[in-house]
Amino acid sequence: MTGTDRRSPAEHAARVEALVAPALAARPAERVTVAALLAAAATGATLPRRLAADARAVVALPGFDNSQMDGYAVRAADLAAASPAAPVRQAVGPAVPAGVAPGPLVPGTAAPVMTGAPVPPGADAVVRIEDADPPTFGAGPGGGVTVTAVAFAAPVAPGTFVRVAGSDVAAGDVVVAAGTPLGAAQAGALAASGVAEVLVERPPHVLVLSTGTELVPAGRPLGPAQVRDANGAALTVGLGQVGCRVTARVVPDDPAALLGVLAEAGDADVVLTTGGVSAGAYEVVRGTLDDAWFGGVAMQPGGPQGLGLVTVGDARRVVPLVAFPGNPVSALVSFELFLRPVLARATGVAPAARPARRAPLAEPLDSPPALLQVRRGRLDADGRVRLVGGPGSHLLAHLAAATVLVHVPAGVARLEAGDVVDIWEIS
Ligand SMILES: Nc1nc2c(c(=O)[nH]1)N[C@H]1C(S)=C(S)[C@@H](COP(=O)(O)OP(=O)(O)OC[C@H]3O[C@@H](n4cnc5c(N)ncnc54)[C@H](O)[C@@H]3O)O[C@H]1N2
Ligand code: MOO
Repeated sequence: MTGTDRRSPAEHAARVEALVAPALAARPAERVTVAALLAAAATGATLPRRLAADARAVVALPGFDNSQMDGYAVRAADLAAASPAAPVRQAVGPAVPAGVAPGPLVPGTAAPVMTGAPVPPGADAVVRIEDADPPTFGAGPGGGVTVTAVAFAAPVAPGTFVRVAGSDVAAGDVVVAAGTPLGAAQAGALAASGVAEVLVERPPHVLVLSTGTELVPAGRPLGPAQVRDANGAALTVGLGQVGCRVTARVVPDDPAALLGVLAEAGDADVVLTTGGVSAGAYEVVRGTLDDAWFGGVAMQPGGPQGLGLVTVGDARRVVPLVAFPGNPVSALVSFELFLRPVLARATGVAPAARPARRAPLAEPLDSPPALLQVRRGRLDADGRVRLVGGPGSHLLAHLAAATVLVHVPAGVARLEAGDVVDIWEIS
């Protein structure tokens, strides 16, 4: 494969997006109870869901006219003539603590009303306790109301300190709109407005197939020449962080085994394979799923890639196939560049783009000039980028110690210390 017949990374990213995004957009929504969402959140899980349909308030917020302040509920008309020289004196009516439904206000009286308590029918304004004479309810905080008469030295405008029923949302109106990610405020608004069930976007289900006869799943003993499956673990976490459900399997380099796993994966939205795409004699992905495109992308690591459609399950659904190279750093860098953005956009759980900036290198580097090279690094306290390990795509522990991906564009053969590079923050 020469430099000229490779796709650019940007073109491959666009092709992955064009294939995967419509497939994810077509996935059905699911109905869940708000109680189930809260139970999941209480275990420490995030709520990686966007609403698939508007949620409408069952009860208005506020549900009734209530007081914004601790004070007296009054009829504004009763205080129209009040002034410091001629205060209006009123008898104190029954107190209204929060949680109590009051009777109507007797004209010419003032009802002590606490913040959040219903404004009695007939009252149309609240005077703060600080603005009344006396400026206390008598017995002190927690002691109830002992004053029996109160004077007001100023008029009050109708509506003052009254929080009107439905002023946040009316019953039947949209309380959380379709497409909104469910976070703390949304959960509170759903609970307060009496919404018991919502229609949410279903997390994309990604079937991750780590191919390679040498691979051993976690927990099994390691024989000679065998390798533990790193890609299944890495991609399970990476996909989970962008709101996907993952089924991860290790598959030997055996076409029948690969086709068997696909046949059992009827509800996968995307199939993501690692390994088996380069030039060897046992390339199970490339050899078996040969309707897909397999070729080179002008980058290192992550050069060999595959993309196409694959049939899954008995129902013979056709879903996108994204095939990454097997080297663990190649697989994860491929995920960052090609798949993570489209999945993050589809779920809304995380920003599609990693935080990017430019920073000077702390040391020189060499790069294959025909390729985008993605090196691993750390941002030093002095703001310079120090490389972590070499360019080898097997250096997974070095990637685990890195905090940034360093992008060295095609056309660059060498950079010196102090040269400025684009970096993506990955932790
Ligand atoms: N003659 C050529 N050989 C290779 C080329 C090439 O162009 N010509 N490309 C190289 C590049 S670049 C890469 S990247 C790899 C990609 O190969 P495959 O995708 O076919 O991957 P495998 O051969 O199956 O594995 C490569 C390497 O990674 C290890 N591996 C695979 N899966 C896992 C896993 N789940 N966990 C941990 N380690 C894994 C595997 O054991 C191999 O060491 O091809 C180069 N060769
Ligand atoms: O392109 Mo491979 O991914 O360098 O190791």
